[in-house]
Amino acid sequence: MANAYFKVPEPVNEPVRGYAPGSPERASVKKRLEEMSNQVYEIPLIIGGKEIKTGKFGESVMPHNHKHVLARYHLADASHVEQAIAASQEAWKTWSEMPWHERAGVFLKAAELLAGPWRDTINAATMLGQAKTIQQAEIDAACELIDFLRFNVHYMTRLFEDQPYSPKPTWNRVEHRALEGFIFAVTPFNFTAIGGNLCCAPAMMGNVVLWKPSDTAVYSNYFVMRLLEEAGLPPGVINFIPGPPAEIGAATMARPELAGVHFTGSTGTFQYLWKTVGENIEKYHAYPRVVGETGGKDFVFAHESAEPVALANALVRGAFEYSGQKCSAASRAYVPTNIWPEVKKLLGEYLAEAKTGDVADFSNFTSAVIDKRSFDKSSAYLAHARESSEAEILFGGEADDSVGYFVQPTVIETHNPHYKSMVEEIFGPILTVYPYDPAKLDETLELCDKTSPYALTGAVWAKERGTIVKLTNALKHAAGNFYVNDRPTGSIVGQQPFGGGRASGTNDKAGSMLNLLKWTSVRSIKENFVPPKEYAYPHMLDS
Ligand SMILES: NC(=O)c1ccc[n+]([C@@H]2O[C@H](COP(=O)([O-])OP(=O)(O)OC[C@H]3O[C@@H](n4cnc5c(N)ncnc54)[C@H](O)[C@@H]3O)[C@@H](O)[C@H]2O)c1
Ligand SMILES: N[C@@H](CCC=O)C(=O)O
Repeated sequence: MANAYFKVPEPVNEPVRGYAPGSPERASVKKRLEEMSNQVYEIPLIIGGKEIKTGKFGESVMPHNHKHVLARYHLADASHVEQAIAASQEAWKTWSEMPWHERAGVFLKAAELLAGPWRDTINAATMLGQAKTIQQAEIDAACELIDFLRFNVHYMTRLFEDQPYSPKPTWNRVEHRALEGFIFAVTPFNFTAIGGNLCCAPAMMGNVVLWKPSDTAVYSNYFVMRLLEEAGLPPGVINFIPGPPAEIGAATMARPELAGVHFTGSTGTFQYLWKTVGENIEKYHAYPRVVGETGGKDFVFAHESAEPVALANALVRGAFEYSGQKCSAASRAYVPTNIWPEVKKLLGEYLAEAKTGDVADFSNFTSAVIDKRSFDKSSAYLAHARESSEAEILFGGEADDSVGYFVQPTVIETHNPHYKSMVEEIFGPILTVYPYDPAKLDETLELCDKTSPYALTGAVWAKERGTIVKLTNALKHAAGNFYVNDRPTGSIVGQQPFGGGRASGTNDKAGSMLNLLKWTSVRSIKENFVPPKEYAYPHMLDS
């Protein structure tokens, strides 16, 4: 084994490519989109590095053209969970003992492969399978996943560097051990990067993982799995088991080797997973770590001094990029009546230009929502607003699933701050605005704080510093990611560690040391160079 105190490369954020007309990156990704659109992949389970074909299939389709099948994926059942646990425990023996810098090398290599030869494939898969525009795929599947890999390797070394004080004649040390057992990574549809990170963060720390991807992201997540293999990930460290969520979840969480759950998705699912762990608590070899980042009802709160043009821009980007399917998306806004007419006019102008359609047409601003369930959910909110005397649809309001699951970016105005779409998470392209009297600032701030059980992201808009301080303090616990004069979306690894409180999750901040701490069990070691030879203490001596 090498004897050296290794340093990892200083991480920097992966630059976001522009894909402007005529650029080489645009031509290259368009070619890959075409190739992948013309192929139907067969996706196996990957357990212990082996492809497993079960003969029971799910389908990955294009949300923006739902008759177009991209892949047929084999479905795991409870017996494959057993196989995956056995494979992971075999891999644990060598992986958890492998020098940290060798493990780091796998993830640093994966980052470079993704930045280079794999970029088009994983971007194209995310565009086709999750209906992301090139901009949204690039910031997620390429840049954010690369950043998670590079920055987490760096944070891991900073954790290791933190060592205790050693008075003479002792030497105190702490070492970071992998958790005994396996981590269950349960991942959402909306960010390819989150799928990769929920597996890679624990694996980097020496753990082994069972990865249950979302049904609607199996396609891109499979290519991430292949990328990790290409980067040299040993068999069994991460096991890829798409399948019926309830069956896979129940079989996995019943096992004594469950060492942790790393989850991102809805609040309801997380609460179910947590309850199940609680019910099984006496079965486990150790207390499982439970980390979950969940839903939100993210707000934009404008003061009367807010600048209308920048605010309207932030509302369009913050609410409607990726059709509002970011957990961070602005879905309720509090806008004072002195600037609301101007902001409303601008919203109307921007939304009249912003097009919704196929991801292969790069002039589109956004595309379809992920599936029929999501389409129906957004449609129900639109129908409610159409019929309610408390709501008025200002822009958008149409939905059509004849080709793809298209829901137009929609702005609803309400004068009831507790109107349904001001309170509930929709996870679609619907923004509800509550215009308020600027003389009622304090009570409107309280409304904003108390209206929903969530606390994920929020943005305040104001000019004068004293006002910014007031808004920031009033909404202290209303968001784990808080923005001043910016939109509430678009956090960047290494810049704004991400996560929320209250019903939005355990706030363990993805892409930070705080998250990595969950995936390690620290051993304190005290060594005494000169142990005492006299058992008696001074107070016991004769005077
Ligand atoms: N806070 C964050 O960082 C963050 C990030 C992204 C998404 N989200 C949230 O995720 C949600 C959207 O994602 P989604 O629709 O994929 O969420 P979801 O809860 O429907 O699914 C998430 C994952 O849980 C799995 N799952 C569902 N039921 C299960 C069960 N009984 N047992 C085991 N696994 C089960 C799904 O198959 C999927 O893999 C939104 O609520 C959004 O706010 C939060
Ligand atoms: N980190 C992303 C949101 C991830 C959840 O969907 C953002 O800040 O927009």
